[in-house]
Parts: sequence; structure tokens; C-alpha cells
Amino acid sequence: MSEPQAAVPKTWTLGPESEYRFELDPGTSVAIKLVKGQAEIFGFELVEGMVHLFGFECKAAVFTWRGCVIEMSEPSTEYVSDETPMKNYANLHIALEQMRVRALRRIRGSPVPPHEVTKKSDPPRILILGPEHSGKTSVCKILANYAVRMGQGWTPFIVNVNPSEGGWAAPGTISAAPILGPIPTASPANPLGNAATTAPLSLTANALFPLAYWYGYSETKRNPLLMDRMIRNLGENLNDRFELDTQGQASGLLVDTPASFSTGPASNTHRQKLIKACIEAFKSESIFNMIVVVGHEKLNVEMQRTYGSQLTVVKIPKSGGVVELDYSYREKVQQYALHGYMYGQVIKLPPGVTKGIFGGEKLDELLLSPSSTVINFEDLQIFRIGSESMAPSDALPVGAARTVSEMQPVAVDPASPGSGLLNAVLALLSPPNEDENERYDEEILDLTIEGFLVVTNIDIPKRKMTVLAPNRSTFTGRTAVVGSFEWQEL
Ligand SMILES: Nc1ncnc2c1ncn2[C@@H]1O[C@H](COP(=O)(O)OP(=O)(O)OP(=O)(O)O)[C@@H](O)[C@H]1O
Repeated sequence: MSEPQAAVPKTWTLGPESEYRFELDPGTSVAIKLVKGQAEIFGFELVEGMVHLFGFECKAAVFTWRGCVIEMSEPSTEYVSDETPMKNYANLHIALEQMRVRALRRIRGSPVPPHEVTKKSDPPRILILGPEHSGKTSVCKILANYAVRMGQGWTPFIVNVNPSEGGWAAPGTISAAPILGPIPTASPANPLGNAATTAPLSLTANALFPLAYWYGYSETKRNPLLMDRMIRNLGENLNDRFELDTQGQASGLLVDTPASFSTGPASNTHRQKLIKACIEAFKSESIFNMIVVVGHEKLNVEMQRTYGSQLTVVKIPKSGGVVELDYSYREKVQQYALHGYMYGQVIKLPPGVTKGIFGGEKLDELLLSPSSTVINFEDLQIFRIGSESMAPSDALPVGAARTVSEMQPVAVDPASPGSGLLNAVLALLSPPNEDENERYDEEILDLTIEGFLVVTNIDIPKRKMTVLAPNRSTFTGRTAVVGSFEWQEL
């Protein structure tokens, strides 16, 4: 078969405050080069003359404040728009920047200028809410990128409580990470950056060290009690970190939420409970002080009524560029994230393109080689939280009681034919408390995760199973938890 013809690169000249939006079909990639001027993708600045690669059905926009010239190979869909809400996002960023400066001054005990004496000095702690595909994650990324680009040493924390996305590493997690450098966008998997746990050591430039808990399901309504507990755990852990990290504390917190916090079929009580869990979890010394509602008038009014007396509720417009993502696309992105976790980013270059950077990294540094290990059933203790098919407590018939509670860790026997472990994604938990006296029944729910495994084969007669993991290590004596995610070949 002949090689696909190299397409002649196209050039676009973008006027000030306009953006070039593109979408990629499965199996395609695009190369974009900034020829002249300045441009950014969700706040991440493109380097002039460098070829930036995008793949895995990425949908994004190259935005420019002052105009630029870009050159690119052919994406699947493309258009330019000069109607963007970027000015609103930049204004919000400026307000947050002032909060950071005042907060750092207070934390360090520096003198306060007379005209600022009456102003509050809490760092920005923001809950970002909005309906499905309103652009919450993109707003979160833009605000974090603008903060780190200020050159003030800010390291804002992003908290991802959207288990369908999982933030870093893999879907199913509730996680947080300090953002140390601008977050690139190259693939929809790991939209908030890559975790160092999976990346090769050479990726130190962009690698993040997230703090993650394993919820194990895509949807928040699957086990709301567990979600609530994980969010509170994360909040507690972060508040402890802030006590040791004044710059991080002043940089603030951006919480990216799933759409089920804001709208959709879930009951109002379910939504309100999750929002309340977030607000209470991250309050410690300085309370949550802002709710940002992306493009939803009714939700904005509801939040004003409920929380307006305690915190600032701000509505910002939704970008016309946000793409509506369907269920099958989201599932595919989850698989891209899991495969990326194990194998790194294997991207097919566009015809005629021979080099470039992908998410800020060189291509040959993006490949990983996971290892397949055969272990005994007894080596690894595997649990599932609650029973396999679990309706939330409030959905049970009146008077009906559960035999297994939603929060109960239930041991899973790989020898049982219905274990559901084959091809399952397992989260490997960090070791429990060394002091036996400090242990408790539900400790598993409160342990952070260290990584992920996939069970690729189960040999019941020999009582052995094969697990795929990013690196060769022993699992003897370790504990893992299974959720609902399954490994699929791409
Ligand atoms: N201005 C834009 N131009 C092109 N694509 C965009 C733009 N803004 C966002 N997108 C894309 O639209 C998709 C949805 O955006 P995003 O994930 O930010 O929305 P969300 O509200 O967080 O979604 P969810 O419904 O999963 O909570 C993503 O693929 C994102 O990259």
C-alpha cells in the first residue's frame, strides 16, 4: 500500500481575540505550528516555530489575544470564531490574582497598604459548576494556567471530583494536584495533565503528583455516600498539606465538578449533598469563598439563593466552542486514558510530519512498556465497595434494608466464576497504617491510591492470575479495589 500523501500545510491568520477551533476523528492527528505572534490553548502558550501535535479525538481551540499566524495539517473539523468569552475568563483571573496577593501578604504577616485594610484576604477557593459540556474543565485549566504563567511562583491546586474524567492517571478517581507549570492540551485523556506515577522519569517538566482516592465508577449517583466520603478525605488531606505550604495555600484551589453536581436527572437532594460535601471538605482555615457557574442562569440563581450570603457566586458565559460529548465518546476517552497510563502516548503522525511535541513532550519520551506478571490469588487482597449491583439507599423500597452497606468493603474471590475480575481495572491502595491498633474496618475507604492494575487472565485451577501494571513490582501483601472500569483493546 502506498503512504498517504503529505497534505500541503494550511495557514490561518487569526485576528486579535479570536480562536481557531478544531476537532479530530478517531485515528487521526494534527500538527499545529505557531508561525508568528502569540497564541495559547486553554491558557497554555504555544512555542513559536515548534510543531505541536494533537491526537486521540482531541477537540480544542488555539486562541490569540493580539493576533497570530498558525500553520497546520488538516484536522477533521475546523473553523475560526471571534466570539469567545476569554475576556470574562481573564477578568475572573485578575480578581483571583488579587486575592492570591492579599492572601500571601496575610499568611506571611507582611504590612497591608491602607487602601486594602478592609479587603478580605482569603485565597481563592473556587467550586466550578455548570451543566454538561459547558466547558468547566476548560475554564479550570485556563484559570490554573493563567495563575502559573504570572511568574509569581503560584502553584494552584486543581481538585477533580469528576470520576468520569478522573483528572490525572485514570478514570474513577477523585484527585487533587498542585499545578507547577502550564497544563498542555494534546489529548482529551487526562485533560488536566499527566501524573508522574505513570510517566517516564524524563517527563519531569510536566509530570504531576496527584493525591488520589479510588471511587471506581463513572457516575456520582452510583454510590453517593462513597463519593461524599472521598471528597471529605481529599479535603482533609489537602488542608493538612496547606498548613506546610504557604505559597500553595495562597495560590488557592479550583474544584472541577461533573455535570451531575449542577443539572441532569439526579435528584436535587443528591446534587445539594455533593455540593455541600465539597464546600465543607475544603474549608479549614479559610472557607470556600467562590462558586463559579459556567453558562447556566437557573443554577446561578439557585446558588445565589443557597450560598449567596456566605460566599461569592459568579456567573461566566459558556464558550460557543465547547463540543457536546456523547456517552460513547466519553467511554472511548476513558480507554485512551487507561491505555495511556500503561503504554504512554502512541500517536500516529499526520502524513508528511516527521517530528513535533505532544503535550509539551518529545514523542520518543512518551512511550512506556508495562509489565505482565503472574501472581497467586493469595498475593493480592481484592475488595469491592458495597455489593456489585447497588442502588443508592434512598432508591430502595420503603422498609427494605441492605444486606451489604454501600460503604462496606467486600472481599472478592478471584476463584469465584462470577468475580467480575477478568479485564477489570483495579486500584492499588497505599499500605494501611503500620500500627495495628490504629486500624479500623473501613480503612480501605480512606487510603489513597498508588497506581492501577488490569487483570488480563485468571487461571482458576492453578489459582493464578496475570496482571498488567506500569512497572514490574511485587504485589504480595498489597490491597486493591475493583470498580466498574474494564480494560478494552483499542
Ligand atoms: N473554545 C473551545 N473550542 C473548541 N473546543 C472546546 C472549547 N472549549 C472546550 N472545548 C472542548 O469541548 C469539550 C467539552 O469541554 P469541557 O470538558 O471543558 O466541558 P465540561 O463542562 O467540563 O464537560 P463535562 O460535561 O464532561 O463536565 C472538550 O473536548 C473541550 O476540549
